[in-house]
Amino acid sequence: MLPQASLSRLVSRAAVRSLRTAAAETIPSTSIKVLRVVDAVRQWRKPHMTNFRSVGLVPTMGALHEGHFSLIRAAARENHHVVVSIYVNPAQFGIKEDLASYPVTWDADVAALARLDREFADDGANLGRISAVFAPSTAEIYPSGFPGQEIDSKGSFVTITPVGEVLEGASRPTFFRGVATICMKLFNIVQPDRVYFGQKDVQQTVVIKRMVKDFMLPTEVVVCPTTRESDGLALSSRNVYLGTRRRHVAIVLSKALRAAQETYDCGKLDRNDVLGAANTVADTMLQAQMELPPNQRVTWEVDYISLADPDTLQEVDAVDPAKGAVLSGAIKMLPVEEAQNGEDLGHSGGPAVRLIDNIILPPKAQ
Ligand SMILES: Nc1ncnc2c1ncn2[C@@H]1O[C@H](COP(=O)(O)OP(=O)(O)OP(=O)(O)O)[C@@H](O)[C@H]1O
Ligand SMILES: CC(C)(CO)[C@@H](O)C(=O)[O-]
Ligand code: BAL
Repeated sequence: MLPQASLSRLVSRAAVRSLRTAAAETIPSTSIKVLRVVDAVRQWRKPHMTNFRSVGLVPTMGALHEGHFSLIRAAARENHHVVVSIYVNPAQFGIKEDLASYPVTWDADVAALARLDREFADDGANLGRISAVFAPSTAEIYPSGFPGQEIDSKGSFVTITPVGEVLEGASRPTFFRGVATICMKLFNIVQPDRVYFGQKDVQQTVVIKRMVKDFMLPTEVVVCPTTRESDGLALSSRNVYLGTRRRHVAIVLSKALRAAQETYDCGKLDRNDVLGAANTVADTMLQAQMELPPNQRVTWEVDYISLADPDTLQEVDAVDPAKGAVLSGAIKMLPVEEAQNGEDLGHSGGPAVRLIDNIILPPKAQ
């Protein structure tokens, strides 16, 4: 260890303090480091470059659930060290979106990571363990100042077009600019050998793969299957907004996509046939809700149900059996019209919730 005087010549006192603090913080009863500044991550990362220990990064926005855990498990199987980042990135939220109410559950998140790490310690099939959580502040991540959430914000951004402009990008015009920018930063900070993303956010995986390819980033993108509730609903941090009544009906999207998948499995390739099956399910379920009184029913708006090329996410008129396709959708579950006495409306009073889901239609054997 260098004496204080020599250290201070190299870095400022404030930096020394933050490095020391960062180095000292761990999740209680574990060896998982909590790193909050870029320098601390770089310092942690350096020896693993020279001793050829692989690092897997799982980027998250916290409010961890089994979907995140499946990514972390995959990373621990394949890497000596797993880094989980927890950062709610304001730049990917539109100004009218749910940044202010996005669930933040730090204590539960670190407790879950500690549990998961104990599970890894007892399971010889894993190559590694959770070594660190990277939980930066916005000032740390945007060193020249936060550029803002507006469409015309100026700043250092990564944009991946046109693939980031369709589907989710059409409804959330700043979303993929925010995602690609934060992921580029995280990849540059952590320098992971592998990065882990969930198929639940399929367009995000396509955007990140394209970014890695076009910017020659030295990392492998691993996509893990969507984890679902037993009734088919894709796990999502935003499901906490639903409350009991809307939770039961939120399966409409996964049911609609499954109906479309079955149509494809039965040999249909045409867009009207495949998407027709999904739209029939969504329409029939909405009709059934509209027959209920306002204090019982649930309503939603379909943002899109899409059949797209797996590489470009451009809409297709028919599935190319040699390539397959991506079936995806987004619906906005509207707030309940009339709450019942004492009804559980969900986190933050049960605002409108945008849910997404998708199914990959694999190529057909020729
Ligand atoms: N059900 C799931 N199955 C597999 N991966 C998932 C699932 N849900 C989220 N992930 C993945 O976890 C990573 C972090 O996602 P994030 O923290 O935004 O959680 P989220 O549940 O997707 O939240 P949100 O409600 O904001 O969509 C992403 O790569 C995402 O695709
Ligand atoms: C990849 C990500 C962590 C970037 O903020 C986010 O978009 C998410 O959680 O899917
Ligand atoms: N999992 C996607 C993050 C977002 O919707 O902002």
